[in-house]
Amino acid sequence: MGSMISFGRRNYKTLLPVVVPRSTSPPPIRFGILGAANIAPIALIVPAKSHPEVVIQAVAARDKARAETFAKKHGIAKAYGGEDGYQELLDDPDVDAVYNPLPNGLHFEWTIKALNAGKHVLLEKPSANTAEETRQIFDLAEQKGLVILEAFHYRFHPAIQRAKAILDSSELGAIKSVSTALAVPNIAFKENDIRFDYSLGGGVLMDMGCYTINCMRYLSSGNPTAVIAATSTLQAPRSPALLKAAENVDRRTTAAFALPGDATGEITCDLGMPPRLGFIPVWPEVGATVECTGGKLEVLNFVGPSIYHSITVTKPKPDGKGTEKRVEKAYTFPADGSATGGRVLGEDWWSTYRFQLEAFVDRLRGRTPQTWVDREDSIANMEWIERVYEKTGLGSRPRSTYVYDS
Ligand SMILES: NC(=O)C1=CN([C@@H]2O[C@H](COP(=O)(O)OP(=O)(O)OC[C@H]3O[C@@H](n4cnc5c(N)ncnc54)[C@H](OP(=O)(O)O)[C@@H]3O)[C@@H](O)[C@H]2O)C=CC1
Ligand SMILES: O=C1OC[C@@H](O)[C@H](O)[C@H]1O
Repeated sequence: MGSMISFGRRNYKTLLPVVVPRSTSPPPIRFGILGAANIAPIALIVPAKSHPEVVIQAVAARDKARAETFAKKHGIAKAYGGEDGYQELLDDPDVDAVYNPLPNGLHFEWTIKALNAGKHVLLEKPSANTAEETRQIFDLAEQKGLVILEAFHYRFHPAIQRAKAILDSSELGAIKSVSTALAVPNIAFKENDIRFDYSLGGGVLMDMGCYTINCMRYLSSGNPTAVIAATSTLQAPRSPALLKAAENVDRRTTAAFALPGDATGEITCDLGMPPRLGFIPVWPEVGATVECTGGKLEVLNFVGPSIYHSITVTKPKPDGKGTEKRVEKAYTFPADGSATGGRVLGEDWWSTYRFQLEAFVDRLRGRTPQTWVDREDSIANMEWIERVYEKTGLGSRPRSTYVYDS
C-alpha cells in the first residue's frame, strides 16, 4: 500500500511539478525547440518547470499555426514557422541553447546548423544516422566551444548508476553476460510514425536499439569486440502507401555480441510486438540482466526508472545452500553524497529528463555535472548500431545530404 502511494505521489509530482521562480543572476538559459515534437513536453518542457535556470523561449514548427498552438499550450514566448522557421529560431539572439527532437535523419543537419548559429545543443538519441556524422557534430561543437549532449537521459538517473555501482563493486564477481531489451506492443506506434520511415533514419535499432546497445556498453564498461550474429524482422505496414517508406526498416532486431573478458552480450528491440495468439495483449519489455561469476543483477525498467524500477541481486547464500535475493530501488542518490561529489542532488520525483537537464545546465554554467555522456560514448554507440545493421544486411541509415562549410 505504501509503495502504491509513493508511486502515485512521485509520478504526480513528475508530471505536475511545482514551478520554481527563475533565477535573475545569472539570467536563465533560454531554450529553443526545433519541431513541435511529441517528446518535447516530457523531455524538456515539464522538467524545465522545476529548474530555476531554464526558460523555454521559442519553438519552431514547419507549420506556423502548429508552432503557435504548441507555444500557447506550453507558455512559450515565441513561435516560428513556415519554410524558414527552424533557421529563424536558430538565428534568434534570445535563444542560447537548442533542443533537437527532429526525426533521426535530420539530427545531423539541424545540429550542425544550430552549432554554426552559436547555440549549445541537447540532441535527441540516436545522435545521427552514422558514426561519421556524430564525429563531425562533436568536432564542430569542440571547435566552437559549445556544449553538445546526446540525450541518453536514463544514464543521469540514480537507478542505472546504482546498478552499475553494484557491478563495479566486488560483490558479484566478473561479468559473464549482459542482455538488454526494449520492446513494445504493436499498439504503441502508428504505421506512419517517423520510426518506420527509412528516409528519416527509421528502424527499431536506431530508435530503441540505441538504448539497448548503450546500456549493454555502459553496464559492461566498454565496447563489444564483435557482432556475432544479428537478425531483423522488417516492418510490414498494412497500408500499401507506406511500403516504400518502410523499405529497409527493421521492426524487431536481435543481436549477439562478444564483450571484453570473454563475456557475451545480447540485445532485443521491438517496436511492434504482435498480440499473443493474435489477441492477447503483450506487456512492454524494458530490462537488463547481467550474469556474473558470483550472481546475477537484473534491472527492471532501466529507461524510465523514475516511474518505477527495481534492481534485483541474486547470489548464492553464504552457506552455499540455495540462493538469496535482494531488491533495491534508487530514486535518489545516496544521502552521503558519495555519487554526487558531496552535493545533494535531485528529488525522488525527478524524471530521467530532469536529472539530464540538471547536468546539461551545469555544463553550460561551467559547473561539474554529476555524470555525462561524452563524445567517445556517442560515437561508439553509433558505430555499434552501424555494425549491427551491417550484420543484419540492412545497412546503415542514409547519410545526410546536408553539406556545410567546415
Ligand atoms: N529521449 C526520449 O525519451 C525520446 C526520444 N525520442 C527521439 O526524439 C525524436 C522525435 O521523436 P518523437 O517526438 O516521437 O517524434 P515526432 O514525430 O512527434 O516529432 C518529430 C518532429 O520532427 C519534425 N519534422 C521535421 N521534418 C519532418 C519530417 N520530414 N517528417 C516528420 N517530422 C518532421 C516535426 O516537427 P514540426 O512540428 O515542425 O512539424 C515533428 O514535430 C526522435 O529522434 C526520437 O528518437 C522520441 C521519444 C522519446
Ligand atoms: O524512450 C523511448 O521510448 C520509446 C521510443 O520509441 C522512443 O524513441 C524512446 O526514446
